[in-house]
Amino acid sequence: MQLLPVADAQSRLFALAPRVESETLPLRDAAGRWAAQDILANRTQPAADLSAMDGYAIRFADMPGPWTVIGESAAGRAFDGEVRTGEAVRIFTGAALPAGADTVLIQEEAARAGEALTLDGEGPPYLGRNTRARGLDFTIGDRLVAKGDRLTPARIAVAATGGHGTLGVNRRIRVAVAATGDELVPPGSTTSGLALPESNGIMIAAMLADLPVDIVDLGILPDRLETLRDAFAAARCDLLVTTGGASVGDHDLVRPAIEAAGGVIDFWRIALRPGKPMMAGRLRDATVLSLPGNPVSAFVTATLFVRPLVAHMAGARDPLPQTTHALLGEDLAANNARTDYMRAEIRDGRAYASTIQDSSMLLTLARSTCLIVRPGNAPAAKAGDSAEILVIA
Ligand SMILES: Nc1nc2c(c(=O)[nH]1)N[C@H]1C(S)=C(S)[C@@H](COP(=O)(O)OP(=O)(O)OC[C@H]3O[C@@H](n4cnc5c(N)ncnc54)[C@H](O)[C@@H]3O)O[C@H]1N2
Ligand code: MOO
Repeated sequence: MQLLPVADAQSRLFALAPRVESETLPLRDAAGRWAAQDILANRTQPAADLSAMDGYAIRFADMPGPWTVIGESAAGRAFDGEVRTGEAVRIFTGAALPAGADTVLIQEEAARAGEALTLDGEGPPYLGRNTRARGLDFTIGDRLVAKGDRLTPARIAVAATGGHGTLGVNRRIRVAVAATGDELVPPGSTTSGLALPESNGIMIAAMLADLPVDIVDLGILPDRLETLRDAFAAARCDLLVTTGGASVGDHDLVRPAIEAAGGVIDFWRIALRPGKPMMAGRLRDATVLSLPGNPVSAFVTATLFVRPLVAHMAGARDPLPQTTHALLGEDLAANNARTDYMRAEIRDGRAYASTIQDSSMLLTLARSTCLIVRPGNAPAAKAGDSAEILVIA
C-alpha cells in the first residue's frame, strides 16, 4: 500500500483548497487575520525629530552651558521659535525638537533657577543624544506588513501608527466538524456500558480557537451511510472536518458517504504515525478532511493538516507549524517508513518520549508538551542527540 509522505499530503491539500475572499475590517477586528495585501506606511514615523527624554533641548556646541530657558515643547505642542547659542527649551518625551536645537540634556543632569539653567552632571556625551530622528522607525511608503503575514498585536499597532484605520484581510473560514461513531455520547452525559464520551470534535474546536473560524457543529453522527451522506451533503462550509470511520473496518463509512454525497477523495493514507488513515477531498464548494478516530491520531492530523489548511485558506504565506530542536533525554529506536510524532515532555531542556505511544491514550497526550518528530526510516538515536520537536503546550 502506497502511503503519501506528510509534506506531499500538505501541498496536495493546499492545492485543493482555494484562498477565501478578502474584506476590509477596522483595526480592532483584524487581529489574528492574515493581511490580504502589503500594508504600506501612509506617514513617516516619527514625523519630526523628537526628544526621547524629559529635559532641555540645547545646541550640543554650547556644552557645558550655562543656558537661558526661552520656552517649552511638549508632545503634540511644539515650541515655534528657534534655539540660539546659549538658549535652551524645556522639553518632554515625544515632543518636537525646536529649530536650532540638536541634543537633549536630561533633567536629572541639570539645575534650574528661574530661567537660568546649568549643567549638574556629565551632560550629553555627543550631538543628538536623547533625540529620535525623523523617520527613525519608518518612512512613508515603507512596507510595514507583507501580504500573508499574520496580524499580530505588534503588526496591528504598526499599521495604526502607519496611518491605517482599516485593513484588507481574508475573511473567516466556516469549518463544519462532525464526529462519527455509534459508541459516542455527548461529553457530560451519564455513560454506561461501552458508551464513550465524544472528545475529538471538542478538541478540534479548541485547536481552532485562536484562528479566524466559525465552527458549524454537526455533532455526533451514527455509523449509517445514509445519515452520514445526508449530513455531509447538507453542510454549508468552506471546510468539512470529520473524525472516525476513516479506516478499513466494516463500519468505516466516511469515504463512501462523502462519495455518495457527490464528493471526490483526492488522497488517502499518509506515511504518518499516528494518523495514517487520514483522507482529503472536495465536496461541492468545500474541502473535506477526514481524520482518524483515535484521539491522538486526530490531534496529530489536526496539528499537521487542519490548522495549516485553515491558515492557508485564510491567506497565510507560511501556514505550516514551526518546529524547533531539543536534545533527547533517552535513546530512541530506529523508525520505520512512517514519520513518527512521538508524545514527549521537555524536562531540564531535554525531550523524553512517553513509554507507550498508543494513539488512543489521551492522558499521555494531555501530559505532553511536545511531539518528537522522527522522520521515516530514521536510524536509532542516542540520548543527547538533537531532535526536531513540535511544541504543543
Ligand atoms: N485492519 C486495519 N485496522 C486499522 C487500521 C488499518 O490500517 N488496518 N488502521 C488503524 C489506525 S492507524 C487507526 S488511526 C484507526 C482509525 O480508524 P478510524 O478512523 O476508522 O476510527 P474509528 O475506528 O472510528 O475509531 C478509532 C478509535 O477512536 C475512538 N473514537 C472515534 N471517534 C472518537 C471521538 N469523536 N471521540 C473520542 N474517541 C473517538 C473510537 O471509539 C475507537 O476506539 O484504525 C486502525 N485500524
Ligand atoms: O495511525 Mo493510527 O492513527 O496509528 O493510530
